[in-house]
Amino acid sequence: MVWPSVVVRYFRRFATLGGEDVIELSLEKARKWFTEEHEARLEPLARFALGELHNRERDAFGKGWIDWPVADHSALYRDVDAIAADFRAKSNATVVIGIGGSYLGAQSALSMAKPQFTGEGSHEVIFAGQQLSPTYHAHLLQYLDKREVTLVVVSKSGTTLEPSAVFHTFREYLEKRYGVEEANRRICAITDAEKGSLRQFADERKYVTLPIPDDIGGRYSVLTAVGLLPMALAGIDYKRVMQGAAHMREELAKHSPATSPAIQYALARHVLYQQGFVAEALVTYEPRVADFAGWWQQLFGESQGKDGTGLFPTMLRYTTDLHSMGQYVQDARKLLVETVLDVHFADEPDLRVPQGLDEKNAYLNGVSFSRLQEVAVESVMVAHSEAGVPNLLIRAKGDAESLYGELVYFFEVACAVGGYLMGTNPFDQPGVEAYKNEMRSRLKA
Ligand SMILES: O=P(O)(O)OC[C@H]1O[C@](O)(CO)[C@@H](O)[C@@H]1O
Repeated sequence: MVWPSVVVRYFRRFATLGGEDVIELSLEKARKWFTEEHEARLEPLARFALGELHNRERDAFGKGWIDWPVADHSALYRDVDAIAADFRAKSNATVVIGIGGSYLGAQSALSMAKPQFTGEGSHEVIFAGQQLSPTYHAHLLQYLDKREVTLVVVSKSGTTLEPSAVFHTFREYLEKRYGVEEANRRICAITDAEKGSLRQFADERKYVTLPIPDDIGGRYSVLTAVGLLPMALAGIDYKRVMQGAAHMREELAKHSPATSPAIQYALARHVLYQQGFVAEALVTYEPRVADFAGWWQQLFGESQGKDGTGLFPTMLRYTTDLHSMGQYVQDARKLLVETVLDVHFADEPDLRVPQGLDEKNAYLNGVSFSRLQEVAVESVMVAHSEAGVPNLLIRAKGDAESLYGELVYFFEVACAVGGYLMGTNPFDQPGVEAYKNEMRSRLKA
């Protein structure tokens, strides 16, 4: 395969894990818009933004995630393992209730960090409270009658409407089904260590609890108990995920802004936004990675969409969406930047199209699916970029669990630095309050 030349390359060898993980960024198909001259001119700004990230005097309330992967978490791991073992023994389905950062990270980890369709393990992890659908939740409750159930409620504030409404509904279901005392033993609350109404409620009921650190906001919290307990329940080796994040932290620390793929990605998006592009689609080709784009969307949307500025983060699942949105991307007004997140897992199996196809399909005879994917990535990038859609490419290859942690940390750094490039605080989200206040006042009226 002729791979686009790698302009910024991050490479790491997992000596201890015996594997090899690679994450590389190619800017080639965006070079028309984000030039070497931009890179050179904006180098001082990138340096400043990176400095702001590590300036602990500034926005300290949101920066707990930076050193989190290398802190000692033995006590947390012990608690996570004990709760996961207990819940797996007591039940064959755990409902995890949460929304936003209390949901998207866990969902993306469960999709990406383990293979699909294995049929292994009988323990289901089912998400709820990530919307208000009566149909979804009523059908789920009916389904739970056939399962042994435990519940995890995740809310940092403890007052978010969706998880509160759903948690108390499902709690009541558990209490009726198992009695209050047994129900209390089947519920875990992941919330603030000290404050908030969920913390108070959980302490009164003597639920097992896990803390969400004060200085880690919801969208940066997937590597805390928020993501780790669902991962453990689903049988994911979350310690490898954490090792991946720790190694990415270590690797990025070795780079200057000019060679760091995370900073170059942040800078490229910044320059493209300034040139009038208004939206960025994270393009995935691997179904296991599609939910990761949902986590990425909240990360960038809440961190950078403020003060009347910021690229609108959206997602495209190729090749599926090429058959619905490909026309728009190719031909419509040029608003969009595509960032292709091309992920390959170390244990990736391959398939071949059989021989002997009819004349019109003969060019597919014996071709491997990996080759088809590869050609799709290359061809779409060429067609779209030549039509005026800048294409950034992040290619990642490696062990699914460690790669998940690496990618989380990579994008968290890029996002926070991108916020500082724009002069915004990447750790607050004042804009989410307006509709909430409106809802509350209508419901209280
Ligand atoms: O964990 P909580 O407090 O329920 O918040 C859930 C999500 O809601 C938001 O506060 C937005 O409304 C997000 O920032 C957060 O991830």
